[in-house]
Amino acid sequence: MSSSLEVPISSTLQGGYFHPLLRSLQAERHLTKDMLMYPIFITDEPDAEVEIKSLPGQKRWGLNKLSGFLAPLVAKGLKSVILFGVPLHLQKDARGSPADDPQTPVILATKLIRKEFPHLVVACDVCLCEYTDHGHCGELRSEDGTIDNGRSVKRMAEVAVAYAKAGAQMVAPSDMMDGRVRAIKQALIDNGFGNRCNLMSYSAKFASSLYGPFREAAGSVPDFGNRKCYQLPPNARGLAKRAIARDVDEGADILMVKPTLPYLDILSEMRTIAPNHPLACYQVSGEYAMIHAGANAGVYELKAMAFETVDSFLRAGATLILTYFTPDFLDWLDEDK
Ligand SMILES: NCc1[nH]cc(CCC(=O)O)c1CC(=O)O
Ligand SMILES: [Zn+2]
Ligand SMILES: [Zn+2]
Repeated sequence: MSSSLEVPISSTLQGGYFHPLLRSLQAERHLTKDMLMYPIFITDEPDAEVEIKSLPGQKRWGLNKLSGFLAPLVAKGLKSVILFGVPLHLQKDARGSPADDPQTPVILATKLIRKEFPHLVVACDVCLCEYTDHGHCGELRSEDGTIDNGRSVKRMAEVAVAYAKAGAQMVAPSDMMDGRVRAIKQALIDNGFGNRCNLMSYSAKFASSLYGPFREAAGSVPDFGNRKCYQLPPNARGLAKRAIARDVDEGADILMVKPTLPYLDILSEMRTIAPNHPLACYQVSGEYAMIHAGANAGVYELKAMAFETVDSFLRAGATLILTYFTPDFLDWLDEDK
């Protein structure tokens, strides 16, 4: 007999999660170490270990410092990295020649990591902006400075194959040129990498204000103009859905949304458009900087906030999370929450 002061059975909710274990069981999925991919900046100054001011705790790494940096992370359970090149000495030009120069930091780093950490998955970001003298993500038409999509796509495929040859098990085009996924996938197959190199597409990459610290870190601020002609407008839900569907059709193995927190609706819709693909999200440089800034201002505790964001990614459907918090999560996941 229930007294009138008791809650009816149909209204009982919080009665079921009074214990930490019972609260934890409310989640469909929890963050695990294998979901984390760590973005790393590699420079062509071999001994570099240079703090990036706007990305607290992150550095540009030279080749000679890489093993010492990665070894403890691998020991803690790091499973994958994505490499970005920061050429300070290689000569940049209009076609982004240093992107696939045999001496480019990303190629040298890929070879080194594959040799020294055979269980680590190495992804290479594929784009030209870090390597062109004009700082745009593709090649430009000499007449008017607009993007030459055809030439850019060919170039992207060349660069992707060079990274696969160096040992990259994943290439991730972030340039946003039309048709690049099909061109890269075909080039990988034609060069014998069809079953040795995965293609993760930055499918829904928005023209965001949150890339600032990355551009400082990578030295990839465009000389003139901006990236609005090839990155998605923030309000373009339909275009984002079409871009995702197109990349599925063109043969992408993994689909990505970037940035993440302001675009969780797109991530969630991606699950509907592509119910059978792994879904990645990139918690970008500005998101990372923002979380640090808020914590420093006393708005919240860093670790709790970082977990709260990642839990939202998991709820929305992410299966792979690119984040600068990866080293922190490797520690935090070993602690009691
Ligand atoms: N194609 C360049 C590229 N690849 C990854 C990022 C952003 C990553 C970050 O902000 O952490 C960018 C920046 C941009 O498009 O300007
Ligand atoms: Zn780019
Ligand atoms: Zn990129």
